[in-house]
Amino acid sequence: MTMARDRRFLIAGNWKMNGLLQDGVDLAKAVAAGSDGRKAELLVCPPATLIKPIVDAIGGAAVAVGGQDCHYEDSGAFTGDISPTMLKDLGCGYVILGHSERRAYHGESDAEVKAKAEAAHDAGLVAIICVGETEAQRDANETLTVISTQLYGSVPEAATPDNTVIAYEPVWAIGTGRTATPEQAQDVHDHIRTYGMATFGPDNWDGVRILYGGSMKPGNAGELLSQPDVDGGLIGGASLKADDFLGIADAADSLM
Ligand SMILES: O=C[C@H](O)COP(=O)(O)O
Repeated sequence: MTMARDRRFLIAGNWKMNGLLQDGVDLAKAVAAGSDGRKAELLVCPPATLIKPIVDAIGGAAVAVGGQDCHYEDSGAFTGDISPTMLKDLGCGYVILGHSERRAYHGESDAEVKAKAEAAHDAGLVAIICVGETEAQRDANETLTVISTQLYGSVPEAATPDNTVIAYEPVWAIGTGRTATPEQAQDVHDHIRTYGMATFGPDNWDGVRILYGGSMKPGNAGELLSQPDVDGGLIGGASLKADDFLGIADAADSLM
């Protein structure tokens, strides 16, 4: 499948549980200062506590803001949770859902991720739905089966390029310094697109952006983003340094 550059690169930073108020504002301002004239779309996903000050710090710069999770209900007795409408209300355009850390530490199931994605869509957010295999699953040659199962269970039938992004994050590559080879990433991304087209509709899925996540850095971003079905990155550690994050965006820009 090769219409990758018809799909605009999305360079997304997942800050995870990092950053106090001033750190976050400083980082967001540095990213915003490097956003002028970009071809790639930039997105930062700070902890929920920082969303509002970061939306304010970014101001009119071309950097979108997203949440790292949301509930599948819009309001109610769910202590500690945040609804998609609350994210939208603060100025978010995106929300990451089903990250492997949520699946592992909070027991999130595919069905729960799907319900959250539907709620996100209803609130007008783009859902970034994460999938990925563990090292044991890869070693057992189960990668593509695991990915298909996660997609089938987690992605709403009504997913379109306008409301959904898929992030392929091999669990063994997250925060480990080990990165999927460009070929490994492309194989899975091609599978995601092929599976999505077969399951949810060819018209929709040719345009759905599929991000790679797992130890992406400025030094390896170019070769990963050169793959035809790699449409951007979901970046953890390297998104906490503006120079590294913008260096990945530079690599994307040079390919568009
Ligand atoms: O959401 C981001 C991923 O978990 C990747 O994290 P990482 O870049 O630190 O490996």
